[in-house]
Amino acid sequence: MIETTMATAQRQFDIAAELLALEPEVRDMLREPRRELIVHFPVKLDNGRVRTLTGYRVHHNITRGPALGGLRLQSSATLDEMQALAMWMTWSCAIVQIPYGGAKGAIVCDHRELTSGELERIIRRYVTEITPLIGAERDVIMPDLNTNEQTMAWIMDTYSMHHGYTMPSVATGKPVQVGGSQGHGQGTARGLCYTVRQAASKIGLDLAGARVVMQGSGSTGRLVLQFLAEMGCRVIAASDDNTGVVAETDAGIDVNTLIEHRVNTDGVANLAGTKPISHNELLELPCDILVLAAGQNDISGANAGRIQAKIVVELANGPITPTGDSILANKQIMVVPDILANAGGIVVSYFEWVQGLQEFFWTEREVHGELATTMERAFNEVFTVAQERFVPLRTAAYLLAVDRVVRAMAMRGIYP
Ligand SMILES: NC(=O)c1ccc[n+]([C@@H]2O[C@H](COP(=O)([O-])OP(=O)(O)OC[C@H]3O[C@@H](n4cnc5c(N)ncnc54)[C@H](O)[C@@H]3O)[C@@H](O)[C@H]2O)c1
Repeated sequence: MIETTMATAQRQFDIAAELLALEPEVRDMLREPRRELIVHFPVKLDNGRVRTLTGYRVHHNITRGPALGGLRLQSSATLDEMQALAMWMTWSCAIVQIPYGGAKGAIVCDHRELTSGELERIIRRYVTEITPLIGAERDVIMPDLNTNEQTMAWIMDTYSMHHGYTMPSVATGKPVQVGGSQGHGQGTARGLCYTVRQAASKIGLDLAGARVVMQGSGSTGRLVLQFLAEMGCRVIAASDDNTGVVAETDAGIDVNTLIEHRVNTDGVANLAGTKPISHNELLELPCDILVLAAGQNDISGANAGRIQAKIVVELANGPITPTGDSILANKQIMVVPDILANAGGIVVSYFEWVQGLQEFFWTEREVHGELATTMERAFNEVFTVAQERFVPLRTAAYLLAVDRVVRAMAMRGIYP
């Protein structure tokens, strides 16, 4: 039987709960979302017909502050998946020590079939339907799959129209013209690179000349390549959904040329100075840093034994199976887990929320500086737990996050 996404999230939580020896009633409270709203709403299409769509908004936990979570447009979105994603948001927020709980939302639709006008009406009606749940002090929406800063501007505007005045902090990832933060689009990629820098220092790896293999080369993956190159790393291989390429010489691949080629040709094939390589071969190349920036379950029991990287970093969510994880741990390969590595976007969302509430905006340099401090502190705290408890970073990240939420629950108590 295939496990549902929520069952996977609950299993991960159960492992941490067991190690923390949590009471059964505490586990019961955290295994399920706090609240979930399903809406079915009508929208007028450009051809005059009316279509009824389904949307979800789930809050997993709001003990540490308002919920924060993306809104995605996805025809395969399910409530089960939203529950799991909301739970993972709770843990990510706790790991990076920002005062939020976890949420997630989706509208079930294929955005490619919709005109811009239809999309706008769908977003505005969805926001209207979920208004009882959202707000700067309740639940903050951020971009996710197939949503962007324009979507966030519509969300902010709709919510503000209902209230009669501008309320920027109901959504983050907005355009800077309407209260967005400098550096938001780079938050996830920069945050990940700051964790890589810490990871490298822990194992005595000099980033100058460190060999990087990048699985995937999408919009965030490309930024990661750029920032790692700025830190002195040498990119030796990269891939897209069709193929991989590996540098023909030790000098590696020029990142700007790679990005230009990737964008212009919609792939990495035939990049000058490289030769083709299969997806599996790419993952198994000798290198210092392997960044997983494509899909799920790509490192498993079948290939983990052949991974030769010193550090594996998860930009994608869930790219390593539990069996793959154990094998990498036995090989003493450091894995920087998704809930820590890709939390930079969440952190910059928090910065945008703070700036919006204060109506006081930071420079890009200040945003990057605060992000570096936050991600480095989070990495070091997770690393310390890993050392103290003799567990891999993923387990340590869960222990830290769950413990923080549980302590907050204990301090607040149960109302009434
Ligand atoms: N949780 C977060 O905050 C967060 C933030 C950003 C990205 N991510 C995840 O990280 C991953 C990368 O992000 P992105 O913005 O670059 O995504 P993207 O959608 O822009 O690009 C994904 C890339 O993966 C490639 N790809 C697909 N299957 C592949 C395979 N088998 N082998 C190699 N490449 C393959 C595609 O060609 C594409 O280049 C995605 O899974 C995304 O969901 C998570």
